Amino acid sequence: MRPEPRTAIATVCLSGTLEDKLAAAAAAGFDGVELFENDLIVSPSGPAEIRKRCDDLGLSIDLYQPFRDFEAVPPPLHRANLRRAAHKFDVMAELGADTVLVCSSVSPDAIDDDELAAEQLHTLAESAAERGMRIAYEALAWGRHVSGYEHAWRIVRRAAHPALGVCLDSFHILSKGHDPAPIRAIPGEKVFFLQLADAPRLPMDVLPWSRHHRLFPGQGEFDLTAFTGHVLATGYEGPLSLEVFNDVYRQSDPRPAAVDAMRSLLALKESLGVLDLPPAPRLSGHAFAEVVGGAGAGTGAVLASLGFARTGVHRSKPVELWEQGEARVLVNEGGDTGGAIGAVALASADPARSARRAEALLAPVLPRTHGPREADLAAVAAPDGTQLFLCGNDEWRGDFEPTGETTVGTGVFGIDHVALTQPFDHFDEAALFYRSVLGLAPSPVVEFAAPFGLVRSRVVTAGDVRLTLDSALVRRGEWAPAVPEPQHVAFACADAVAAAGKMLALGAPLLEIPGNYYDDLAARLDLPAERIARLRAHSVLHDRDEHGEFLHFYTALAGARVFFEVVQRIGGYRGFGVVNAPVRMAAHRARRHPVPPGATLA
Ligand SMILES: O=C(O)c1ccc(O)c(O)c1
Ligand SMILES: [Mg+2]
Repeated sequence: MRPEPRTAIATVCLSGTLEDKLAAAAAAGFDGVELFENDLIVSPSGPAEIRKRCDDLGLSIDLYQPFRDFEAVPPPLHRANLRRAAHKFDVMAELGADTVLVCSSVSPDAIDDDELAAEQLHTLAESAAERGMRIAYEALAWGRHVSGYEHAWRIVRRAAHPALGVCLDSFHILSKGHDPAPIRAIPGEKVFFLQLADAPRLPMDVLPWSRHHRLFPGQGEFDLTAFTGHVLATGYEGPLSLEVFNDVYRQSDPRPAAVDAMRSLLALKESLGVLDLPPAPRLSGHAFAEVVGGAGAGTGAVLASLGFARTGVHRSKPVELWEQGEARVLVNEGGDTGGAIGAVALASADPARSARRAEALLAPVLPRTHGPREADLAAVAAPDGTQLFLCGNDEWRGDFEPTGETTVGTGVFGIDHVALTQPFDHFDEAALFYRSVLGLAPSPVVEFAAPFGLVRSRVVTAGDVRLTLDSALVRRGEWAPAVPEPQHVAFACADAVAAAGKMLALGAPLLEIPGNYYDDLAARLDLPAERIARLRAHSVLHDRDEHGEFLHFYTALAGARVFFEVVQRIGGYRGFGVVNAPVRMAAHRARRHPVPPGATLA
């Protein structure tokens, strides 16, 4: 195995003052930082004090940046630029930083002349070398004349100075669709710095894309493993350094953000084969979902009306076990959520290894209070606070005193998926968390228009484990419902229309779907009229993909933030009926705030 590279993070990735950022980076285990000039300028501490602070925290200052608009300018401007640089070198000397990033010029004063650019960079490198410093030249994707790394490398080669090398930034290279493979032809000692950022593929201008939408590796759509592999193949021995300009992270608590950032590098190193982590064990399904604070909200009664039996009561806690087939829901009276999904338990082929991997990837391990007879389940906190239990199939059952209660049931045979509505600020973090920690594969991100705003949606799956992560893009004003979008547990059945009929007979509070929906369905799809009539009569929704069909229906809220869904997958359908989510949201709203006929909305 190759040596494990050092890690660094640019201060621009994190929110707060420089002091906040350094503390967060150190606490998350980074070896060094890229110090952004603006963070230095606003700090009450002088460069020497910042150096001391970094020393105390065990952080090196691996890069000072950015130095802009230097190369290929007329002589008077060149002289002024060298004077400007001399001041920066003074600051760097005090900081103990030996490498400065010079990004390609965006200035209208710059001339399209590689010879001149090389000559001026040579002069700059010479004055850096006199101070024992180095220049890392980076092609900004929107540079005026230099916007590709191969061009930057040609200039660096032409300048031929030992104190001049390139800075490779994955965003600038991959956002332009440039092939990263030729990086391998650059000698490793001429790669002075490596900056890593992922991003979603967005059809927009590179500059705003870069300044707002960069993500940590593994959160976006770039192949950072291949990219970084090319760079390491050169013999590059510097740090893997994160440089992520992102609107959410700029406003988030820097401490968990730095942990999230570090998790992205741990996962990247694993994928590069330079770090060994306990491999993610196979997950075979949902062992149970737990609704917390649901007793007063009548969660148990709703489950009873869906054909579930209360099969057990916990030996030491106010928790009931409700079951039908392999679908298991714990209803926990504790907590003050008024009913929300507090925990999801996933059946792991090796729960202890799942827990070791989670810990190695910095997932917060939760303390478990358990009595003498209670199973010691490994639990970690997901980014939104949901507890994730990693368990074998049955060891947790011993915690419950069997009640002997049974029902004939309604055809539910298991949990199909759990919908964990995400706070928007945790959306990208969550996908990386589930992928790296649990080995779940994220689907592409889709967006749909819902009554109270646009919703971004993605699914993470492995075998029969399916979690959907939906998130409202922005939350503004007083109009949208004050409660966060509710979460839900979706149960699998083999005949949705039959199940709905049985559940209605048991008094289940199923959500009524408006007639407009079925009229539209008839217009959109070539379904037999009597089939649509049956769906309409039972308020069952319909979707199809290239693999099959999907029938599903919902309950009203069964707690402040939770409801249930029943789904039938036909012929290998892979989706989740996202197209119907807006109908469901409006129907939930109508149920909570019925508008009498003839009344106007207040
Ligand atoms: O957005 C910028 O200006 C900017 C500055 C420095 C960098 O290293 C970079 O990648 C982008
Ligand atoms: Mg950069």
